[in-house]
Amino acid sequence: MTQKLELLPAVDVRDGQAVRLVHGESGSETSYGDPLQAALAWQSAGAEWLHLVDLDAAFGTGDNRDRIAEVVRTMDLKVELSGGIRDDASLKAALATGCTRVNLGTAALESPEWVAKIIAEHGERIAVGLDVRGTTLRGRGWTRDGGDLYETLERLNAEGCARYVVTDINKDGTLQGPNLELLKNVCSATDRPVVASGGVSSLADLRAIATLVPQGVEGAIVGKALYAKAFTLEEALEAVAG
Ligand SMILES: O=C(O)c1ccccc1N[C@@H]1O[C@H](COP(=O)(O)O)[C@@H](O)[C@H]1O
Repeated sequence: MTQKLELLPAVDVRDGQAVRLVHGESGSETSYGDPLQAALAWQSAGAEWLHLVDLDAAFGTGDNRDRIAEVVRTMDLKVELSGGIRDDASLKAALATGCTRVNLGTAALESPEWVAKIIAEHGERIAVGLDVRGTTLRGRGWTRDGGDLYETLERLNAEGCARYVVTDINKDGTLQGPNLELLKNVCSATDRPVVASGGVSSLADLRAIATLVPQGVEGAIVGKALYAKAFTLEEALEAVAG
């Protein structure tokens, strides 16, 4: 039987608030209130996963570590945690929240030896976020180029990276539909599961991503569409139930 597509509602935290950005640009925030309330709402609606991002840590404008740890502690679901996990101290703090896995962005581009080491140590608890514009990776809050997507993917595959979270920055927060070509291309370049991120606007978009499950797409992150009430999480879960 074909796996069903996992859905990961997103809670991105900036300055203590749940926000959504457009193209990941600092200053483009729309605020949606208390992150704990947002996470609890997704849990009540049936979410099995939460994609939780410390945006201040990703941008280097501080952190929301205590708030994030409170969200993970309170939730009774699996959490993929990201933003600012770049060294032993931030990794230790992130893993200690009890999250299911962490998602590394900048570190995978700037600290390849450290990332290879922690992949070997922590296996499934480490995913790498491939945040791309075209085929160029972006780090440091998506403000700096970080090399070629497919070269980096080849290196991470060889190091045993368990999973990739692929974000098309040009689509993120825009409700313009996912980049299915990018997802197919990444799936062709790896045998590891891929989580799709960026652009979901409708139930049809989720069904389109779900057609890529046999090629290796395991999940989809849904952000703006849920907050903008384009559909409910219950409807989304039903749409991908198979
Ligand atoms: O999710 C966003 O909108 C976002 C925008 C700008 C920068 C990062 C963003 N999110 C996620 O943060 C991590 C990267 O953090 P770091 O580079 O490891 O500190 C990654 O999961 C991004 O997708």
